[in-house]
Amino acid sequence: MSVTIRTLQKRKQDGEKFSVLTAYDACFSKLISEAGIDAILVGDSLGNVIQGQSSTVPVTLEQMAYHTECVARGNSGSLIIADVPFMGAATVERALESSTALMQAGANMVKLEGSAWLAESIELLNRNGIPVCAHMGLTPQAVNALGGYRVQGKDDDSATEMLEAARILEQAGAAMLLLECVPRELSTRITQAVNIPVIGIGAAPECDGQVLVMHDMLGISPGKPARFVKNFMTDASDIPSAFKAYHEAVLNVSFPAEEHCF
Ligand SMILES: Nc1nc(=O)c2c([nH]1)NC[C@@H]1CN(c3ccc(C(=O)N[C@@H](CCC(=O)O)C(=O)O)cc3)CN21
Ligand SMILES: CC(C)C(=O)C(=O)O
Ligand SMILES: [Mg+2]
Repeated sequence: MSVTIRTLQKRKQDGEKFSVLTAYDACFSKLISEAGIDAILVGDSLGNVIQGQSSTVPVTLEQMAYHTECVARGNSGSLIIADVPFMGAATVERALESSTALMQAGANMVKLEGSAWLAESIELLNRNGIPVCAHMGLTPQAVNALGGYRVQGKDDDSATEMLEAARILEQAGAAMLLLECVPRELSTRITQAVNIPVIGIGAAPECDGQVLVMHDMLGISPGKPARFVKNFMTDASDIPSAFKAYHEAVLNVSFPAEEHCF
């Protein structure tokens, strides 16, 4: 049985969690979907882990479409979400163009980084049959504007603004939200405030789903891992077992723990 947006919506209603991992090629896509991971994110983090870039800014739409095709060929039943890359949603027209390319490459949903200002694009995409996940909090494509990879929504004003943006995007027809590096308490409030599924990374165990970059949870990313990363390879005998352990940990809410949150 394939996972659809309705599957994840129902999980939220039933108080059940769901798991998401990134993949960029057919081989890992197959292993991840066979391990029972609910959704695969073709993340623009491929800039970091595949291309060796120091940010996601250089990643192009053509590259995202290529990796989405590869992932779609290997997938067996997980929901495929593809990242719209840097500037791909700068205008409504561009958002439509980028999302068309990713859906035609095999995505089931697109993810756009931004905030309340995405409402117009989301409405139009939704009207044309493209479900959208809105990525809020730390939006890595804006690393140069944010002045680094930092937790977002720490003060009262920015927290209120993020909660309000979540409501606006749900109203505009967003199918899902993703919160990255958002304090646990605010993440919990947002998850409870909306009826659409909320995915967390560096957010809260109270979110409806969790995502990690595959290379991070296998412990093979270069450099110091971010606070929200757990290496699932240390207690696993092989890669498929690490994927299954992650899936179980997300579903039984043992991951993320306090030490992975802000
Ligand atoms: N391998 C990889 N994993 C990722 O999770 C990831 C990428 N690449 N590339 C794109 C973005 C960049 N991301 C990042 C990168 C660094 C931090 C980081 O170092 N965060 C600090 C928070 C500091 C604070 O307290 O404000 C941390 O300590 O975790 C967070 C997200 C998430 N994404
Ligand atoms: C870190 C996740 C949420 C992402 O956007 C990516 O992998 O590109
Ligand atoms: Mg991304």
